[in-house]
Amino acid sequence: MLDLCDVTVTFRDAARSRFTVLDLDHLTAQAGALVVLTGSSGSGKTTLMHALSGLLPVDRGHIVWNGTDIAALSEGARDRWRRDHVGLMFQDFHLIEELSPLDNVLVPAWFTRFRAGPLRARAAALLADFGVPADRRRLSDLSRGERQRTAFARALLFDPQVLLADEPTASLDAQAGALVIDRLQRLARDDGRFVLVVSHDPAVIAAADRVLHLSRGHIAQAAQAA
Ligand SMILES: Nc1ncnc2c1ncn2[C@@H]1O[C@H](COP(=O)(O)OP(=O)(O)OP(=O)(O)O)[C@@H](O)[C@H]1O
Repeated sequence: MLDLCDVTVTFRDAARSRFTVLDLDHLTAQAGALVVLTGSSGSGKTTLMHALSGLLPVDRGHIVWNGTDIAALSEGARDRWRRDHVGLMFQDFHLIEELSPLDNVLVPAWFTRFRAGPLRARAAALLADFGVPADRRRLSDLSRGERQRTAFARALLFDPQVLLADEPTASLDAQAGALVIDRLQRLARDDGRFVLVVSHDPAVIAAADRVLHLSRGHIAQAAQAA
């Protein structure tokens, strides 16, 4: 499903010189498995996730999802592709503090032809499934862990084929973390979704079907989890 080839991503430093953050030869991955990406801080995990989602343009290379090379698309076409195929859960959530939890989950509908009304029941069901109190007036009334689960619910609003999640259990206690891990596994194994998760959490790594290790922008190992 994912076929990545010769991908390089560079950024500019303060002196405007380019430095390389990702330099990947080849990576393939299939839907139906929980894939976990690990690596030390600064190794490029979030950058890779953003490149895979089409949020970040690559300097060169191919990122082919089911035959569509998103690296070859214009920015607008990449945005449309992401809207139609990807649920993205950011490390720092990117939620809107002034909106209710329910309205936060419905934010992706703003950018589609779907009206929020018919989606409200799904949004409420997702929040209930994740144990988030949907009746709070504003997101700022929620705990950090509840916000994290709100971000997960939002990523699932359109039942995406591809779920990319950056540290989805980082703010959760063991019980809430276990719930999120269970949902990630079910999405991959039962629903056949492509699920890629950046995580350092030993419980997430133990639950993985496949673990990728990123080191200084290279995939250093690609091992099956036990
Ligand atoms: N927009 C940017 N401009 C310049 N440098 C950047 C930019 N985004 C990321 N970097 C740098 O790229 C490197 C990789 O960053 P990235 O966020 O992908 O790492 P990470 O593995 O996700 O780290 P962490 O585990 O700490 O979240 C870091 O050295 C970071 O400073």
